[in-house]
Amino acid sequence: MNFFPLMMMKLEQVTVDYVGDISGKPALQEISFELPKGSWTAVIGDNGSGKSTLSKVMSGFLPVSEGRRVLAAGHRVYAVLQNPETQLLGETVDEELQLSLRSLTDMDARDKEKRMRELLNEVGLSVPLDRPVKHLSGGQKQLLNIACCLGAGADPILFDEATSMLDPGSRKSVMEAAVRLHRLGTTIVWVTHRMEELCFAERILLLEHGHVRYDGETEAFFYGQDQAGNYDPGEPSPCEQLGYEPPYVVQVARSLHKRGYLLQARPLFSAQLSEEVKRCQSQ
Ligand SMILES: Nc1ncnc2c1ncn2[C@@H]1O[C@H](COP(=O)(O)OP(=O)(O)OP(=O)(O)O)[C@@H](O)[C@H]1O
Repeated sequence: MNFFPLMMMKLEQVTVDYVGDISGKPALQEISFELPKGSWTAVIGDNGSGKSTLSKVMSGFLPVSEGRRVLAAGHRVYAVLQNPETQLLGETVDEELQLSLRSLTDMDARDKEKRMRELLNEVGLSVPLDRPVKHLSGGQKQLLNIACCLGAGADPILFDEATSMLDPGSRKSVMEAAVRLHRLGTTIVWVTHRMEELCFAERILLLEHGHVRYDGETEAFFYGQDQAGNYDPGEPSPCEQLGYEPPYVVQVARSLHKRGYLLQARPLFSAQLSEEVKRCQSQ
């Protein structure tokens, strides 16, 4: 089988050992996984588990000590980082977007302006093109970063704690923009500490002391099932076994399951839970 029509990235037995790390243990130890094109993978782990190191390896910023990282030909990883300030170079929104469109040398100025407005629209950022970047809020700067990724045709995009400095409203806007990009087929890697953000991912990679401790589907992470595919709500889920608190929606659903209600439902979002409750009431 040809690997790369389907896969965006592959890590094979990747180990990273920082020179001068006093812990004496590698930051990443023999990590292997593949990222399918168009997938959404979330990476979680406690402080010091190796998330930032993994992000840097995936972005190509950090060489590996052992193993290898392979990226599909013709792609490069774009990152949206925690602090949007560190990524913006232009004085105005227009300048920033122009930078992302610089490869479109055949496009005339009017079409470029139209494209820039489309990009802002696609990420839900309604500001004029001549707005100075320094007058944008943190959330708006993050949306501008995402619009630039979109303009540059970025795939994959790695969001490294991209919402951690934002208020709830801005966090929601950034999530919505990422969801739109994913629907357009972009491969997303989402590094976070926030459990509710994991629900947008199809797959969870959980790091512990530089190892992958969990690699599986999001629903299975929060709800769990045995080898035969059977579900016992009395059994702790992988999320609970690994000492993480599930999002509130999952907690509510699990407690209903334990009382014998909605046993087939596996909601991850409040809208899904309320749909399931409505369905149950109408039966
Ligand atoms: N530049 C460095 N030099 C030496 N050791 C480092 C360096 N960067 C990270 N480490 C070590 O590598 C390990 C993993 O760190 P990393 O920053 O990747 O974890 P993390 O999961 O991102 O943590 P956090 O959630 O606190 O950001 C830690 O033991 C850390 O001390």
